[in-house]
Amino acid sequence: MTTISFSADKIFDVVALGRLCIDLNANEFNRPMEETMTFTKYVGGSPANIIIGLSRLGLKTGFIGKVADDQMGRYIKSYLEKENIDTKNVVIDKTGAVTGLAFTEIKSPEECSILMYRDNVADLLLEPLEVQEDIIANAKVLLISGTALASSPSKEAVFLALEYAQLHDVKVLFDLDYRPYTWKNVYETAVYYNLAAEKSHIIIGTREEFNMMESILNEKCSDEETANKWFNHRAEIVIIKHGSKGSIAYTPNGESVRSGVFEADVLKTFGAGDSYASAFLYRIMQGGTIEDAMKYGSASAAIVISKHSCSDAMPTLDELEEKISVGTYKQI
Ligand SMILES: Nc1ncnc2c1ncn2[C@@H]1O[C@H](COP(=O)(O)OP(=O)(O)O)[C@@H](O)[C@H]1O
Ligand SMILES: O=C(O)C[C@@H](O)[C@H](O)C(=O)COP(=O)(O)O
Repeated sequence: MTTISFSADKIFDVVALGRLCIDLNANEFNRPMEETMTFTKYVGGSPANIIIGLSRLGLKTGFIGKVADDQMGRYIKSYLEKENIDTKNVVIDKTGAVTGLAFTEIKSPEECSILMYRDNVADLLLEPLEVQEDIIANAKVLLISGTALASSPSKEAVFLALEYAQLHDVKVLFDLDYRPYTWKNVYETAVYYNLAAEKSHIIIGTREEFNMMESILNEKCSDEETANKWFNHRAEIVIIKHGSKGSIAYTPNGESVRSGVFEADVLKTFGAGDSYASAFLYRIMQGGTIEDAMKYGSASAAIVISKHSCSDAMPTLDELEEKISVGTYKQI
């Protein structure tokens, strides 16, 4: 029964670094974007969604990022504050950069896509010197997302944050969060992803995301082979997600745990990964076993995919535990 240990006596449980954006989710379902006329605005961006989920579950959280100096940037910052997330390291851009937008298309519960507007976005302008070492030093976990590696100076800011994490005994969770349109080519992407994964303790991604990381050496790895590569570095848990077929977690001692999924009344599929990551991390930080934490992650995902938003739909602990006790969990 594997558990994972975290430093005690830190001010923050989890600090996330990366993009803070706006989701514009289609109000009209089961139709293509061309025919969608209205959208509802939410705070979005994978690390933002995950940290909101963690804060709702009661953890002490903070964010390291950069927002546009406009109405959208102010909306994002005040939403984080309302959710009890520390924003003292959320920097306001002064170059005229804009807020990234993600329009979502809900063609059917199984057929969802995202149309992203990410030219000159503020989140990718976070400078290394803007990352406050003391925030990371005072956290048990640093959460990073792959999209922040897509360009400079944000990429260097992530790697400096990883150095601070190593220096101050902070565990790193790397959510791969691969968004192809943010990147120039797969070689650049895979090189930086692999460098960040070497410095991470918990790595979570879909099979497709790991395939991207392996593609430059023409590797075709099984889930187990994929996971084993990272145990030569710092990894203590590697999770490979398979959508509605659940996920598999691996540990360095050769243990593997396959999770089931909770039955869900699916409205849209996006948000599954972010809610899964937040509830998984919450439970593992409470001393739960991997199996237990995967159940929490799966339950949170089932809740969020049945609702309209990602961030705003993140469950409280009561809602999550209710789902775990009354929901139907299908072992796969
Ligand atoms: N259709 C579904 N029904 C129930 N649970 C789901 C469904 N799709 C995804 N999930 C849950 O969400 C988790 C993450 O989903 P996945 O699609 O693999 O991630 P991502 O959103 O990052 O692509 C899965 O491991 C599973 O627990
Ligand atoms: O990450 C984004 O910028 C968009 C998200 O806010 C979004 O809604 C989404 O795609 C969630 O991703 P997932 O949890 O990996 O499905």
